[in-house]
Amino acid sequence: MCTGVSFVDPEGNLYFGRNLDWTVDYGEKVTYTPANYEFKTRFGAPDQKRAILGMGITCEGLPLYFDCVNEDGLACGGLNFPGYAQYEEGPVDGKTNVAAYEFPLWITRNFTTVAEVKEALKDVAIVAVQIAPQFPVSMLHWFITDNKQSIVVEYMADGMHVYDNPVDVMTNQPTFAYHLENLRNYMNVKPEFPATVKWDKMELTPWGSGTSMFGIPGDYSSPSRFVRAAYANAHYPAQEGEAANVNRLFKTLQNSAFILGGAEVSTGHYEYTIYSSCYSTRTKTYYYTTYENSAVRSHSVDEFDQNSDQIQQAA
Ligand SMILES: C[C@H](CCC(=O)NCCS(=O)(=O)O)[C@H]1CC[C@H]2[C@@H]3[C@H](O)C[C@@H]4C[C@H](O)CC[C@]4(C)[C@H]3C[C@H](O)[C@]12C
Repeated sequence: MCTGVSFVDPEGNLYFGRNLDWTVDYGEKVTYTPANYEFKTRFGAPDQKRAILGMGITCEGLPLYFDCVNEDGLACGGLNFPGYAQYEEGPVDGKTNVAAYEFPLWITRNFTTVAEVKEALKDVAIVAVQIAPQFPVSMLHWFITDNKQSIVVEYMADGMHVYDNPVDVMTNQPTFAYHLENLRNYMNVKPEFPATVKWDKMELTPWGSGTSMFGIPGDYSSPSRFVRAAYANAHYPAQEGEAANVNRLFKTLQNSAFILGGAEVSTGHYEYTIYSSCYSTRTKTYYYTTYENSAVRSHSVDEFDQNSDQIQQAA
């Protein structure tokens, strides 16, 4: 599964990242799409030509982003949502039709803020169409964020749902509404050092910190990762500067990451955190680690040719 997280530092810079949890990689790379790239949208949806940096692959001349951020600091990531996601079978008359595979690209090419996205989505239909025979349509929901607010977009049998996301985290199924409601099961959990209590003649003293967190679920299921990510994101103290904020995002993601051996998918293969990412709008840099290499690598937009019209991928 996957976990997405964002927060804003005291200077107003957005940090946005995700774990990509799966059994295989797709050969994804840090991918830059310059503003001048000619985005041939599947159903003629408009393209407002913003430069984008993120993680993805290319197929049929198109960047297919797993997560990405544009030059104005609007971010979008796709997370699995099978069993719930249901897109349109074909383009819908009178709507702006966007193929599911181009959704993160289309959102970040066209808008500057989440507020604009929320308004535009009222007229958008997401269409189930394959980009190529080797790629089935991914059943996803999307986490979209800027430095003011974040939302979750879920397209289901009864239409599009756009939720405000007050915890700035996201995982997988079930619905976002379930995840928010589920947090109320953990209202007792807090960071404070527990006070000594008396049970009749018996005085109970804490044996250390952390016991006020009893009840936080430790497993890798989507609801449990959501709770852990929301708790960490809400309680991590504000940090100053790039390094401490990037570190904060990676620590929060690690807290919801999969290690080999913990959880199998239905085919019997272990699911693991293939990569973790952190985009900083402060320096327009995409940081990432992989399962095999926990050293943080990074690429900033300055490394790419911004005047080109070609997709560029880091080595
Ligand atoms: C597998 C990824 C999601 C990880 C995740 O959430 N796993 C959950 C596991 S579980 O079911 O909940 O157990 C998703 C996120 C983005 C997806 C990719 C992007 O949507 C871009 C293209 C879209 C094409 O339709 C399919 C290939 C693809 C390259 C997708 C492959 C795959 O579905 C990705 C990589």
